Amino acid sequence: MSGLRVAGRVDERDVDAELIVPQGRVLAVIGPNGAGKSTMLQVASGLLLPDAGRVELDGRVLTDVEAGIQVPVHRRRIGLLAQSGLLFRHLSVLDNVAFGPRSQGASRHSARTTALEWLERVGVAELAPRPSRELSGGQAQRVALARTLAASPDALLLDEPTSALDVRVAAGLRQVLTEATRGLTTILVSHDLLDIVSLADEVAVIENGRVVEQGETARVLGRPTSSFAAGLAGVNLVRGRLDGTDALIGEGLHIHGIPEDEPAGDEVLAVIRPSSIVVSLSRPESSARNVWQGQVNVLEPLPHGIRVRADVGQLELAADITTASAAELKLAPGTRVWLSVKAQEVAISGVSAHSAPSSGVTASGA
Ligand SMILES: Nc1ncnc2c1ncn2[C@@H]1O[C@H](COP(=O)(O)OP(=O)(O)OP(=O)(O)O)[C@@H](O)[C@H]1O
Repeated sequence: MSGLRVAGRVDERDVDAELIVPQGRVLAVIGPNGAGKSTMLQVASGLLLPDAGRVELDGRVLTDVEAGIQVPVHRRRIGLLAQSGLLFRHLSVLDNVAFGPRSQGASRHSARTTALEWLERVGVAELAPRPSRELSGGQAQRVALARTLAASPDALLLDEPTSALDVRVAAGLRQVLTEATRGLTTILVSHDLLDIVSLADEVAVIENGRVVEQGETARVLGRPTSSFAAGLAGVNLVRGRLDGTDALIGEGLHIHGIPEDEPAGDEVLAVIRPSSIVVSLSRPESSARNVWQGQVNVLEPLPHGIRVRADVGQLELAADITTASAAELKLAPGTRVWLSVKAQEVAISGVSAHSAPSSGVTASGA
């Protein structure tokens, strides 16, 4: 196959997952802490031999446990950039980046030329003569990226590449990464929504060592079927049974929505954006088909408003309102409220084979 396939079972860590990245695409792997994301990167890079599994890159078998194959890390042609890329502190920036081509047999001159080209591409050519121990975090991360790419890997693994950097520096690196990953088969592990939306073509969600959801980035974040993806995307995800064209939740609570596809089974998911829910103190006289009575559970500040988390039956729904409406409504935990949302604002979809949302009903959050 063309691209990267990483299948691994690591019993001690209760991880058993398979990631497939088509050639030239970027797959983001997301999931809660301890879910197994780094473990899968370790299996891909050859740092960890799984109990069972196989790693294949563009048709080359890099790991095959049954056949006793484990190609060593430096021969896999897979580049790894971690949270804070480690550099050789005693070498200059240029020599750090020239290290890869040099160890692949390039002459000193040609390795340095390649290194300089990469430093230019990541925007830090002027740092070439500097000792690498003098770099700031953001500079060091760009140099580490140049070093990884100068070894001309066939695939790239990015492990939380921007998480150690402050917001502005992270934004600059993200831009460089967008360029660098174009056309390069890449797995990105990140908790950062901006990394994911700007870099990833597809997203896989790992929970408890298993892939529970995978698909195009826009689909996974727009219509998530796992609690984790819903939480990351900041939407309400409600699981129920199909009743006509609506979702039926628990004790007779109907959610009227628009079915997105032909649900295969009875089980469906409704996705509701917090900003599409209207909060009022008395029953609204709108034409919205979903009108529920609830009670404010907690209020959270947002950059441009307030997120109201309210209990509706056994659900907790998040609704985002402006600061002005919050002041007008004088909401507090315990306030009885009405929540309303138009059916057109509710996407109802079937539960696919890859989705196993946790038994709860709602996941939401910034
Ligand atoms: N070196 C190790 N030895 C044994 N168990 C480990 C080791 N590293 C991780 N684990 C365990 O394996 C499981 C998966 O961990 P992993 O680091 O892959 O998760 P993760 O999704 O990358 O988490 P995070 O987002 O916190 O980095 C966890 O239960 C973890 O405690």
